[in-house]
Amino acid sequence: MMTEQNLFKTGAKIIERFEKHNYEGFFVGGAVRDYTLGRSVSDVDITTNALPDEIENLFEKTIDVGKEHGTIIVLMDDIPFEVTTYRVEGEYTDHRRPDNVYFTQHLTEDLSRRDFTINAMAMTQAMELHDPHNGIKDLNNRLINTVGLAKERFYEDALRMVRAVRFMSQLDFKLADEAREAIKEHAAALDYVAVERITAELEKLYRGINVESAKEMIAHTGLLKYMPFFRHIEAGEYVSTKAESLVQEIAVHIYKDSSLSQHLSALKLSNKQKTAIRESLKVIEALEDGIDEKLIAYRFETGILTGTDAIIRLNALLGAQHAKLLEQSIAAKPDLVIKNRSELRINGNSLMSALNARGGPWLRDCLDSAEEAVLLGTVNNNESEIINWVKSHVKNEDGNIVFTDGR
Ligand SMILES: Nc1ccn([C@@H]2O[C@H](COP(=O)(O)OP(=O)(O)OP(=O)(O)O)[C@@H](O)[C@H]2O)c(=O)n1
Repeated sequence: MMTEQNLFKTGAKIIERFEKHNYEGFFVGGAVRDYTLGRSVSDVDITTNALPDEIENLFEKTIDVGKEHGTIIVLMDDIPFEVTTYRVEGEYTDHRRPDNVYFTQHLTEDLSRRDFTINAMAMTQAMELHDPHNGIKDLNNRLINTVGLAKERFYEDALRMVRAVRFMSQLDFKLADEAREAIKEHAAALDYVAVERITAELEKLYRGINVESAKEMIAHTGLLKYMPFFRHIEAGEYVSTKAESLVQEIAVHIYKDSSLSQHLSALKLSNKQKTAIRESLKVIEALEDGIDEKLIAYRFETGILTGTDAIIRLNALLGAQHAKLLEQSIAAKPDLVIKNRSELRINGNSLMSALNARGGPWLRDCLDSAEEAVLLGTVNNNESEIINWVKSHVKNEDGNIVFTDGR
């Protein structure tokens, strides 16, 4: 595994190469913040005065991920580093390069257009800090403070208002008063931000260590009214729930008010996330219906079961017997007789030939019943025993199967 020290050491090779060719380069952004805080670092970003084409020429392995925004991935010892040419937002600039991106010659200018002081520190390859906006002071005070005027930083990119609350949750920091007031005033600007960017920040927010404080700030500043999906939830209701992931948060609210599901598409979630929400709600339904623990264990993945368990416990949903059933379902998972349909010792063809019957809707019902019987231990997972079991529960009338006894 790549240690952090190695990550910075490898990144330093990129900076050394820049310096050898009379450019400069610095570590920047979240990596410097997290390193200084003693948090684990998984990505190291570098900023430079070299232009994208020059970066491409200097390194053997590069990937153009957004040259028009000044960003190139440089692979050093097979580790990817995001290398970005110093840039500034807006019209104030020295150099205007492709499209609407403005590049500057100066590190300080680049840093002064970053969102928060704690994200606006740079570090040399020798790990010396360059901190023109006193990010260290705010790190020590555990404060999220914008670089310069909050309203200007939020005007440049309204997503930063969501990033502010994301960092509150992720780092367990307080939000500076000025930033809070600016969010109250400019929350509506969130309407112009791409939903995917908001969702990505919310995901990080819900994985943080102080989700509660971030949610309170979202409700307090009125950001809630401009958030996809969540804008349909009343502030008091929004802060009353607890969740350890975005998916859990959404599932709780839909459980409490099913009409909210019509707004789900507004969040542009991945299919995986949408499935997880649907499945969690199905688990709750199965618990309410008192379905057998083995069947619940079989039908849902462990991650869905444990996620639902968290939702139920954190929000005191359902009764004690339901929580117990879920606990038993999770415990039952490793000992199930079969893990999926393919482990069942019969299939459609073997059933048709054993019963001398044509295919039809009965077949699926028959397989479902047999699968359940095997799972519940009513019948062993053995071809002839299953066939005998099926035969004893159906009548074959000229190739038309009739169930005499369902599940
Ligand atoms: N709207 C934004 C997004 C990013 N940044 C700057 O770009 C850096 C990298 O952004 P990103 O990778 O999105 O977040 P990180 O701060 O690196 O946080 P994390 O790695 O925890 O996601 C930030 O630190 C900040 O300096 C910014 O000024 N404004």
